[in-house]
Amino acid sequence: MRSNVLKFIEKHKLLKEGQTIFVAVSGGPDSMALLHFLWEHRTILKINVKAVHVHHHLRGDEADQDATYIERYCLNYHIPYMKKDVDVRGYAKQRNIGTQLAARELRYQWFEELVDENSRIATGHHGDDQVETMIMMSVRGRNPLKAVGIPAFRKLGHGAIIRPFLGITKQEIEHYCNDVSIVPRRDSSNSSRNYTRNRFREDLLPFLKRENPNVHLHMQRQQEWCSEDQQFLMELAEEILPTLMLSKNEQNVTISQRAFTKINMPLQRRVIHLILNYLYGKNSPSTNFIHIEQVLHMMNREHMNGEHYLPNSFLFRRDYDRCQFLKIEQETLVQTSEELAIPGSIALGDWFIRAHVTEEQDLNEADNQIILDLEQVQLPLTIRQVLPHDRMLCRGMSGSKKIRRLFIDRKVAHNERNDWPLVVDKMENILWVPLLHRSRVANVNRNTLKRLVLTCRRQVVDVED
Ligand SMILES: Nc1ncnc2c1ncn2[C@@H]1O[C@H](COP(=O)(O)OP(=O)(O)OP(=O)(O)O)[C@@H](O)[C@H]1O
Repeated sequence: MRSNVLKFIEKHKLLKEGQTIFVAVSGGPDSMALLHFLWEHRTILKINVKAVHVHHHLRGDEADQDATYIERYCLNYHIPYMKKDVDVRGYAKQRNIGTQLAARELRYQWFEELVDENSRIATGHHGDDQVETMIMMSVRGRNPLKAVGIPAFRKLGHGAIIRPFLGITKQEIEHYCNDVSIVPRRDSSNSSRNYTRNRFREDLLPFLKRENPNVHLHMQRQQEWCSEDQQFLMELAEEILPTLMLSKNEQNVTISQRAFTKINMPLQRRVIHLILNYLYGKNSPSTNFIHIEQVLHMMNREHMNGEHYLPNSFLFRRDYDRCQFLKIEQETLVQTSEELAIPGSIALGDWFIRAHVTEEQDLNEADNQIILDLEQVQLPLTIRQVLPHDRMLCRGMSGSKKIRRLFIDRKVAHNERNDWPLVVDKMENILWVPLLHRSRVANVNRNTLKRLVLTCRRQVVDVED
C-alpha cells in the first residue's frame, strides 16, 4: 500500500518539496490514515504537515468527541492542528440547501482561505469513493460535460486540493489503520440507507469487487483519461467560439447558425455549454444538458426558426442564421405563474391542483395524479400557462415533445389550450400536463422514501380520450 501511494503521488505530481500539506481530517479511518501516512513520510517527501478539522456541530456529542479525538491524537504526535467551528444549520437555512451540502460548502470555503501557492489541502478520498462517485453520477444523470469523478488534483483558490489515496481501496486503508494502531472514529450516518451514496456502497460495490477486485484502478484510469479528453475538447471549443460569434454582452450571445453547423457534434455541445456557463455564471443549472439537446436540435435543422425557454429567464431564439441566447424579463415570459406550496393547493380558473407528501409505498397514480420522488424534485414548483415553444421529456417516450403537439394529439380544443396549467420545477422542466402527460423527471423508484402526490380537479369538462 505504501509504495502504491508514493507512486500515485509521484505520477500525479501531487506534492512539491517545501510545501505545507493541510490534511483535512474528519476522524474517520481514511483521513486518519492519510494524516498518519503523510506525517510518517514528511521527511522523505520534504513537506510540512498540518491537520485541519471542521467542527460542523451537527451530530451533538458525537461531533464533539470527533474533534477531541483528533486534537488529542495531534497533541500526542506533536502534529500542528487547527480547528474551525461552523454553523451548518444556519448556513443551510440561509442558502436554502441541505445540511450535507452546506457542511461541504463551509469546509471548502475554509480550505480555500487556508491554501496558497505553496500549500495543498489533502483529503482521504480513496478508490472505492471514486467507483461510487462515477457510477452514482451516471445513474443520477450528471451533465456529461462536467468534471468526471473525483480528480486527484484540482485547483482551489490560490492553491490546490489533492487526493493521494485514490489509487487504493478502503480495505487497504482499514488494514493500514490496523497495522499502525489507529482506532478511528466511526460516523454513524455512514450506514444510513437514507443517503444515496450509502446505498450504492452497500448494494453495488460488493458486486463490482466480486466481478473484478481491481475495479477501482480501471475507474481511476477512466476518470483520468476522460478528464484529459474533456479538457482538451473544452479548450478547443473555447478557441472556436469567438469565430462563431456575431455579438456578445452579459445578457445576450448571438452566434451564426451556418458557422455552427460546420463544427462537429462534440464541439457543438461544448460551445453551447460554454455560452450557457458564460450567461449563467456561478448559477449554471446542473440540468443544462437537457437544454443543450433541445438547442442542438433547433440549430441543426436547416429550416427551423423558433424559441426555446431556458432556466432562470433565458431564451434561445433562432432567426435564420442568427442564433441568440438572451435574458428576458420574467413578465414577458408568462401571463400567470403561481408557486405551489407543499403541502398546499392552487386554484387557477377551472383548475384546482393539490400537493401532498406521503411515505406510503404502494400507491397507484390515478388518471388525475402524478406521483414524484420528493428528493429529486427541484423545488419550488410553479403552475403556469403554456408558452409557444414549451417542450417536455414525456414518460415512456424518448427525446422531448412539444406541448403544442401533445394538445393536438390529445385533441384539446383550441380555446382550452391557453389556460391549461403546467407544473414546472425550478429548472423550468415541465413535470406534468395534468390529465394529458407526465414527464420522466423525478420519477419514483425503488429507493424513493417520500412521495410528492399532485392531484388535479377540473370543474368543467374533461378531455376527450
Ligand atoms: N469535518 C471535516 N473536517 C475536515 N475534513 C473533513 C471533514 N469531513 C470530511 N473531511 C475530508 O473529506 C474527506 C471525505 O469526506 P467523507 O465525509 O466522504 O469521508 P468520511 O466519512 O469523513 O471518512 P474519513 O474520515 O474516513 O475520510 C475526508 O476523508 C476528509 O479528508
